Amino acid sequence: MTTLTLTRPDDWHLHLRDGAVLSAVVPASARQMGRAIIMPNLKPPVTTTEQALAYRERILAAVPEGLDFEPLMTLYLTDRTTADEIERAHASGLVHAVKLYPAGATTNSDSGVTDLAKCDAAIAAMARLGMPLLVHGEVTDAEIDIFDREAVFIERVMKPLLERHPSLKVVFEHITTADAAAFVAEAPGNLAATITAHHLLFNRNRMLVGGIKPHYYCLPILKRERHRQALIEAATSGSGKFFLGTDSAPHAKGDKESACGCAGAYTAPAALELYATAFEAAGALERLEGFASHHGPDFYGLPRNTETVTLQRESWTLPETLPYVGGEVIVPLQAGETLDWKLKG
Ligand SMILES: NC(=O)N[C@@H](CC(=O)O)C(=O)O
Ligand SMILES: [Zn+2]
Ligand SMILES: [Zn+2]
Repeated sequence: MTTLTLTRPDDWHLHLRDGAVLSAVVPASARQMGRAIIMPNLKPPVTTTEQALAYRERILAAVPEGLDFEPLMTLYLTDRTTADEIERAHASGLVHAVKLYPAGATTNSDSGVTDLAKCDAAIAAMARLGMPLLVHGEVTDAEIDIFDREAVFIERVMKPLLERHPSLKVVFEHITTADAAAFVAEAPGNLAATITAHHLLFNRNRMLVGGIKPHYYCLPILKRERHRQALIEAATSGSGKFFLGTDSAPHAKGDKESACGCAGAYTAPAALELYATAFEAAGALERLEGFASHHGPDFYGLPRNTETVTLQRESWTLPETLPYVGGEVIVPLQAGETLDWKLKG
């Protein structure tokens, strides 16, 4: 196979940051994706509909001329989010989901939820309105090993949440374990999951063998090979419960290559190429379109895109760095390495 044409994909989990960073990173996603669910973990976080709509305008202003890219906005759930705010968000027609960050679990999650019981009214409103709750699924308990935090989250938080709100639509974001893949596959249709390209391509050896590679450090952290294989199985299964979410998370080179490096992999510039590589290695390229372009909109109740994109079999090398802000640069995942697929146009 030398070309692969598919319905234009969407990215159901994307970080674009704000301010001057937008013009550095929005074009990369707009070139590949039709729409993207925009993560609200800014400083300060996007907690109101008004903030989400203003942020949306700033993103749209950074979309290059001639490209059609629709940011699907989200709110950042806090202990103080009200049912009224959820109603306002839903009524806007532009805010499509609400994000749960357990306080302290990941980048910019300090204002996150300390106890889900405090959000009960907001979550009940979401269940009533059919608005999905997007979940960073890791516990923050200092006693729990970082490699076990997702599996423990299923027992301690995800199961009780779904029992209390059985009709709530939930997306288990960026799943990284066989435990999460199995839990989602066996759950009713209101639970789905996004999977990143990097968790499909790499296990933790890639980050830790032969020297520590900070650009592979993200949260949830890369796991052992058995888990990567379970994710591949889920993504290529054809199940509508699994869909594309890059979790592309830009941080300046200096913030990654540091004694205390930030979590996040910048994958947006070659997102589709990275997914194609993973699907081809699994002998499942024909399943890429469902995962990348159909399952996400179907779950969110949005129309599928009508345009197409074409991947071409062509060797090319990812740049070592890309321009970021204020003279800084950013390192894309797999910088300086050769990929076998390239998006045309
Ligand atoms: N995935 C990451 O490692 N980082 C994300 C936050 C997140 O999605 O958890 C970021 O905002 O940098
Ligand atoms: Zn996260
Ligand atoms: Zn993320």
